[in-house]
Amino acid sequence: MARFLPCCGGIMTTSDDILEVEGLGIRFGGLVAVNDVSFRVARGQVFGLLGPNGAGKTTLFNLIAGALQPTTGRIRFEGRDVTGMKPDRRSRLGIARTFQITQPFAELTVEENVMAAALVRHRSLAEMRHAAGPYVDMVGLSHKRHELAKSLSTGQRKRLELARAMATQPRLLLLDEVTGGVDQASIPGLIDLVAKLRETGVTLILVEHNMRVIMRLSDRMMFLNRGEKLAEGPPDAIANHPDVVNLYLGAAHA
Ligand SMILES: Nc1ncnc2c1ncn2[C@@H]1O[C@H](COP(=O)(O)OP(=O)(O)OP(=O)(O)O)[C@@H](O)[C@H]1O
Repeated sequence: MARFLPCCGGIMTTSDDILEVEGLGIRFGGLVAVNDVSFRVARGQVFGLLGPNGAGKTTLFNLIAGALQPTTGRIRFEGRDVTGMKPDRRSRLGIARTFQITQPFAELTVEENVMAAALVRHRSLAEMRHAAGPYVDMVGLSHKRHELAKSLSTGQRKRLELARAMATQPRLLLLDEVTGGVDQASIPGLIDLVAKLRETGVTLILVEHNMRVIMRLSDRMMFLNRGEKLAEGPPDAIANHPDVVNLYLGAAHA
């Protein structure tokens, strides 16, 4: 079903798929890191991306966010071809991402870090501060608002990373291993937080190695191996797919 959305200074039609990826590929010299990958992500859904180390998950994020340009294929966001667009332009259109290794400004406070991200949408310091507040609260860092980012634990840095991404007011958010590297005790809180983000209406694509976490959060999943898409479907179907069992879950099922 097509509908009209105010976007980018004009009115444009879009389907219910917020993201359409067609035949996407990238080579690094002789290595084909992503090979002819096509998929669509429905607006408002959580789309989980699964695959062993080196499968091409982060590279796919880099392609969608615009940090890398594909060798082949197209990317459409809300019906608009964004292939070739710079990352800052995609950010203004509504695509945000987080990183596996968080990258806050260590010498700025939590609030200042979120204010810096809000710069995408606001110009004055007062506006940025006003915009940042709710995101600091949303991720549960109100009590750390005036602490330097370098003083945060890994779990808290992940929360800050989420606040920074949300402060750009994305409609599509790419989350790279939110629970990666955090202690077991912090994982349930981060899962709840991702579920809370989803309730805001933002569409999420998750890269996550923790099978329990990705199964719990995703509406739909895609399995990549050596840059190729081998399976896509609902979480239960992916968990039982022969390629996923053989190539990813093998050790756990042995
Ligand atoms: N800038 C680059 N230059 C050369 N090779 C690269 C580059 N970025 C990624 N690669 C290679 O592309 C392949 C895919 O890497 P990528 O980081 O996307 O995998 P991944 O699925 O995210 O892995 P992990 O789960 O370990 O993070 C790997 O073989 C990697 O070494």
